[in-house]
Amino acid sequence: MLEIRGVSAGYGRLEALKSVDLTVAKGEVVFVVGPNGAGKSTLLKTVSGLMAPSAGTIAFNGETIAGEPPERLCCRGLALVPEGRSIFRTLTVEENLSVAAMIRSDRDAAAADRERVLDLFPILRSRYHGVAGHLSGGEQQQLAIARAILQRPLMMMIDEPSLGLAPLVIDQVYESLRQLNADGLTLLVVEQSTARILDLASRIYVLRNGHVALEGAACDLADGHALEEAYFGYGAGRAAQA
Ligand SMILES: Nc1ncnc2c1ncn2[C@@H]1O[C@H](COP(=O)(O)OP(=O)(O)OP(=O)(O)O)[C@@H](O)[C@H]1O
Repeated sequence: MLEIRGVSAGYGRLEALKSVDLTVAKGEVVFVVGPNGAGKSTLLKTVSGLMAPSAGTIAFNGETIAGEPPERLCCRGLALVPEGRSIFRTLTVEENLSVAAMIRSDRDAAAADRERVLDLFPILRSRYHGVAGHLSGGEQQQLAIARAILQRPLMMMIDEPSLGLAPLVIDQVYESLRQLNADGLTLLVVEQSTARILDLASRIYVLRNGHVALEGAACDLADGHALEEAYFGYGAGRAAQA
């Protein structure tokens, strides 16, 4: 579904991504993990059209998308939940969901999807008329994911869904991601910590200093130290599979 080949991107003279190869197949949950400054957010910004790559190719569903603006990618079925959640804090939950669904012309299906996200995140139903800025961090994360679902994506990219959340709330957010994936949504998730990803991940990429330091199936990385070694940059890790 997503094929990234030799992608580099950066800020002025700083090259934050250095010839990155990454793929996501339909139905997969692919995690990209790495320490601070590894280039994880830059990767999502580049795929979602917020930044243009300086080299390489990006294809989504077999079509080249590198350099396309975010609004066009959104219509192609690529949704981003950015770091910091990007909700309208002064609007109510209902208004946040309405704005997210504005790109939809299929009103009945959009209304059905709204019911579905309210079933998936019951707390949003109980806070439906409340101001989004008054929600807790976990509730805001759920609202941000709900907004992305209303765009009817084929693939959702999420930047650090567990950032700043209590362990119990992270469990809830991860459970909702598991349900969305079981319903057919393909996921590309960035996390700084590897702590909780193994149960949900199909495959994992470790990014360090803008390079892919390791790539492998979650079941192969669950035991042993390869993941830890690649993350912290000690030991050889396993060579990245192109
Ligand atoms: N707007 C920017 N202007 C200049 N440099 C930036 C900018 N955003 C990120 N960088 C730099 O690019 C590199 C990669 O940053 P990026 O945010 O992609 O890393 P990250 O892996 O997402 O880190 P974190 O987990 O801390 O969010 C870092 O060296 C960072 O300082």
